[in-house]
Amino acid sequence: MATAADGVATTGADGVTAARADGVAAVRCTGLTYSFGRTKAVDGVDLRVEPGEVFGLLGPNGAGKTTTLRSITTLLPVPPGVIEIFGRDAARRKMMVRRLLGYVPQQLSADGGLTGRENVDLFARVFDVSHRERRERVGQALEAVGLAGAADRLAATYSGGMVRLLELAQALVSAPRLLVLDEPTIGLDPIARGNVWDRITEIRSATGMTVLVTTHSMEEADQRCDRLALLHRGKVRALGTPGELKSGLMAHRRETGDGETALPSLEDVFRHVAGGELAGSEDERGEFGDVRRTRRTASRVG
Ligand SMILES: Nc1ncnc2c1ncn2[C@@H]1O[C@H](COP(=O)(O)OP(=O)(O)OP(=O)(O)O)[C@@H](O)[C@H]1O
Repeated sequence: MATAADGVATTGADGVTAARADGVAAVRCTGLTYSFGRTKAVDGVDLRVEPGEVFGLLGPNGAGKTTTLRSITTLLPVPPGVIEIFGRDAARRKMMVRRLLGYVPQQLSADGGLTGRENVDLFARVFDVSHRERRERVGQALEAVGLAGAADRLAATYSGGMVRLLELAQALVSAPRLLVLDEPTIGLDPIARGNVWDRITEIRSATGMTVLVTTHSMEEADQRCDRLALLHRGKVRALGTPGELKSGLMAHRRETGDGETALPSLEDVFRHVAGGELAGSEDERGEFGDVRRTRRTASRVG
C-alpha cells in the first residue's frame, strides 16, 4: 500500500502532466500540526496535491480533515514554511494565497433571503472581482453549475442539491486555481450527489483547476478522486490512487496469508488502516461509510 505522502498520482486531467513539469505543487503541506487546546487535531501531516488533480481527504469523524482544509485555506494560522499553495507560502503571503482559492465549507455559505445571482454577486464583491467583469463572471459561474435558469429565485426556494451548486458557483466566481470542498455532498440524495460531482468534474476538465475535497462516501472517493489520503487521528495513514490502495491491501493480505483473495473495497482498506475504530458506527470517531448525520442543506437555508 502506498504510504509515502510524496507519492505522485498516475491518473488525472490531461493538463496534469504538463503542469507537473515545473515541479510546483498545487498544495504542499510539510509537517502540518494543529491543536485546539490539548486536542491535537492534525499531527504532522505531509501532503502534496498536484496541479489539476482531484484529491480526496478521507477519514472517520474527528480525523482532522476539516482542520487540514481550514489550515490550507489560511482560515487557521500556521507557521511559515508549513503550507505552500502553488509555491506561495500560506503564512507569509496569505492574501495572495486566498486569491488562488475557492472554498465551500461544511457550514452553509448561501443566504436564503437573496436570489442565487445576488448570492454569487456578493461573493464576487468579497473576492474583489472587478466591477467591469463582475456581471459576466457571476453569469458564467451560475451557468457552469447549471443554475442559470433559477438564478433570479430566492435561494430559500432551492432544493438541497441546488443550494450546494449555488455554493459551488460562489466559490467559482473568483476563478480559483484551487477549489477546496468540505463534504460537498453531505445530506444530499444520490441524484443530487451525482449532479454536484458531474459539475465539479466538468469544471475541472474545462479549467484544469485543482480540487481538494473531503468526503465520507467511499463510492465518491473511488469513482471521482484521482488520489486519496486517509487521515486517522490527525495523521496520514495511507496515500495513493484508489486502485493502488486496494491492490496494496490485496498484496498485504496475500503476504500475510489471511485467506481473503478477492480485490478489497476502499472501505476494506480504511478498516484495515484505521483498525477497529471504524467498526462501530455508533462511535463518534469510528463512523464511516455513509454518514448518518441529520444535517440537511435545504433545511439549513430555510
Ligand atoms: N474549534 C474547535 N475547538 C476545539 N476542538 C476542535 C475544533 N475543531 C475541531 N476540533 C477537534 O479537532 C479534532 C479534528 O476535528 P476535525 O473537524 O478537523 O475532524 P474531521 O475529520 O473534519 O471530522 P468530521 O468528519 O466530523 O467533519 C476533533 O477531535 C475535533 O473535536
